[in-house]
Amino acid sequence: MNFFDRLHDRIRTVDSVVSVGLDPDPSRIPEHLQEYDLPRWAFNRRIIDATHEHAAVYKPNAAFYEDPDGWAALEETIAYAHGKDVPVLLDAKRADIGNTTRQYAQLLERADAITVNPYMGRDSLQPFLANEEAGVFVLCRTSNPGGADIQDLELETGEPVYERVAALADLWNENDNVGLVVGATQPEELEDLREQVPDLPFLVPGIGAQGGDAEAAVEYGLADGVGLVNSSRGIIFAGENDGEEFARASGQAAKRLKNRLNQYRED
Ligand SMILES: O=C(O)c1cc(=O)[nH]c(=O)n1[C@@H]1O[C@H](COP(=O)(O)O)[C@@H](O)[C@H]1O
Repeated sequence: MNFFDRLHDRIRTVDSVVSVGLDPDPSRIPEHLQEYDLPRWAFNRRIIDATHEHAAVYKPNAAFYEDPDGWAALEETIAYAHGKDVPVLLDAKRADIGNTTRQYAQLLERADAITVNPYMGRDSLQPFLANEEAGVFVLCRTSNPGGADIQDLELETGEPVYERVAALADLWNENDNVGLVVGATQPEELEDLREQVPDLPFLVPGIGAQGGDAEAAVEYGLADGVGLVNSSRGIIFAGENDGEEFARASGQAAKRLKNRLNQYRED
C-alpha cells in the first residue's frame, strides 16, 4: 500500500498530524537510563509508550544514531514503533551518485519513508522514487536561517530555487510517493508552495523549539488532509527535569500539540 494512503489511515485513526521527532541527544537522556546497554533505545521506548496514541509518524533523525550502538538503538526503535502501528519516517536527508544512492535507498527496507536532498538532481533520487511503497520527502524550503542562502536565490525566470525544486518534485511524483519538506518558520513560502503544488503533502518541521507557525503549518502543510507537522525536542524533552517520570510530560506535550494543530484542521 502506498505510503500516503497508509499515512491517511493513520491520521484518521489517531486524529493527529503530529510527527514525533525521535532525536535522542545522548547528553539529554535522563540519568537513570544511562546505565542501559542502549540508552537511546531505552529512552525512545518510553517516549513511544507515552506518545504513540498521538503520533501520526515517528521521525528519527539519522544524525542521532550514526554509530554502532546508535544503529542498534534505531533498529529497536523502528521495530517497536511498527509494533504500535506507527509508520516511521527516517530523516536521513540522503542522495548521491547512482551507485551510492542505491545503497542509501536500502534504508527504505526498514523505514516507511525518508527525507532526501535534491541538490544532486533526479538520478541521485531515482532509487527512492522508484520505491512505490515508500514516502520520499524532498527538502524544499528548510526551517533554518541559512535556508535562504541557496533556496531563496532567484533564477533567470524570476522564480526562487525552492519553487523550482517544488516543480521538479511534482514531476518526480510518478508513483504518488513524493512530499516536500517546508519549514514552519517560513509561513509565506508555505502558502506559496501549497498553491503551486496542491497535491503534494508536506512535512513541516520547526514547531516548538524553533518557534515556527503552527497555524500556517496545518493550513498549508496538508494536501487533502494528509501531511505532517513535526516537533522533536519540544516533545521528547518536555519532561527533562522530571527524572524517572520524564515520559509523562512527553505524552502530554504530544497530546497538546495534536489538539492545537487539530484546531486548524478542516476534517
Ligand atoms: O527534514 C527535516 O525534518 C528538517 C528540515 C528542516 O527544514 N528543519 C528541521 O528542523 N528538520 C528536522 O526536524 C527536526 C526538528 O527538531 P526540533 O527543532 O527539536 O523540533 C530535526 O530532526 C531537524 O533535523
